[in-house]
Order: sequence, then C-alpha cells, then structure tokens
Amino acid sequence: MTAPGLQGIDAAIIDLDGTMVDTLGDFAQALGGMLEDLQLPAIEPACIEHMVGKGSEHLLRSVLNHVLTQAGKAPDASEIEALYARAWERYQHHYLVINGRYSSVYPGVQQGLMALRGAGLRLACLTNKPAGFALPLLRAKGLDGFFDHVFGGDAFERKKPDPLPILKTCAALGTLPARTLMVGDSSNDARAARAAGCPVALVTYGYNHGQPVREVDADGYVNALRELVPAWVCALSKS
Ligand SMILES: O=C(O)COP(=O)(O)O
Ligand SMILES: [Mg+2]
Repeated sequence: MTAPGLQGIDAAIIDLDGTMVDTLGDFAQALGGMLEDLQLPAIEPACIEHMVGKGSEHLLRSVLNHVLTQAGKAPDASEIEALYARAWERYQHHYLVINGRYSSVYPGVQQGLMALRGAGLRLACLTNKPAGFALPLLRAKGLDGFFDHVFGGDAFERKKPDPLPILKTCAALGTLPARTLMVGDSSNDARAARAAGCPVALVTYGYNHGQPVREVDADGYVNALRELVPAWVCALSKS
C-alpha cells in the first residue's frame, strides 16, 4: 500500500556515494594512505570526484593511471595491473580504518528516507561501493535502519550502469521495475534505471563523474532527498 501521492510507486532504490553521503573526504584519505604505502605521488582531492561512482576497481585503476601519468611515466595497462593487487590491499586497509570519519550525510537525507518510508515504500540501497565499505558506513551514519536490503558493487556479476543490479534489487524487494523509483546522483544510476525500466530521479548535488547532472536523461531532479516525495507527487499530478 502506498500513500495517495505515490500511486504507481511501491519501492525506491537509493544510491549511496554522492546521493546519501558525501564520501570524497574518505576517498581522499584512503587513497592518500595507499599511495604513500606504494611510494607513489599524492593525488589532488579535486581529481578524485570525477573518478568516483564506477566502483573501487575503476577508482584505483584511474588513480594509479593519473599519478603515474602526472609523474611523466605514461603507464601502460600492464604497469597498472602490476601495482593493482598491493594497491587494493593497502586501500582496503586504510578505507576500513577511516570509513565515515571524513564524510558527511547530505542535508535532508534522513527526512527524505523517513518520508519515503512514511509513504509505505520498501527501500533498498544499491551502491557500486563494496558491501564491506557500504554497510559499516550506513551504520556509522545512522542510515542502515531505513533499508530492507543493502547491495554493494560486489553483490552481483555486473555493476551499474548495467541494469542487472537494479533488476536483482527489484526482485529482492518483490517489486516491478516500472513501480520502483531509482534515486541517484549520476548517469550511471540513470542509465541502469532506464535499461531496467525504472523511473529515475537524480539529486543535483552529487558527483556525476564531473559532468552537469541536469544533462542526464531522468524523470526528475531534486536538490535534497527531503524534496523527493513532494516533487514526485507534483510530477505525477502534472502528468
Ligand atoms: O563507485 C563507488 O564506490 C560508489 O558508487 P555509488 O555512487 O554507486 O555509491
Ligand atoms: Mg553515486
């Protein structure tokens, strides 16, 4: 049963990084520790934002490529692969030590999740972040209790922007994609949702790989999650 304003929507799938929590500080700290351990040059925190959202493997390969290129090394794929296993081990170590300490929940997140719950929706968190990072982060930020399911980037064979994780999350929620709203901050989330057949709303404050989020094809945009229920009610009543 959903509230009258959310007719047609039974559940919502919410992204984590850039949507619920601003985690750039955590990424910067953990990557800084990893690079130091590998005796590689540091990376500017501003560069990291563009690399977040496609999972940790992509992030680490992008960072290694970036710092080696900056150092004038023009690395090929095999040089990056040679460093990868140790980089992942050191990154994981540092991330788990600092997880949540340098990140903050965006304004309006708790209110937004409460409103969605109050409207009778089932909720899942679906992130490309590994579950081993996502679950402790949600707990540390007091957000874990809102979700029926939490799936990390390592939960399924493929990550967003592939539709598979969304389809599997809908199956776990027991909802049809067409009645499940995807809420994210990036083209990754929107493309996965579109391909799965879910309506999609994007927040305007996240990362979106450094690109303007309003240029991404979506059904709506909100400046805070607390606007989601009112905005969606409004959009539905106009359609
Ligand atoms: O790439 C990540 O680690 C985070 O991605 P998310 O935006 O799907 O939470
Ligand atoms: Mg995101």
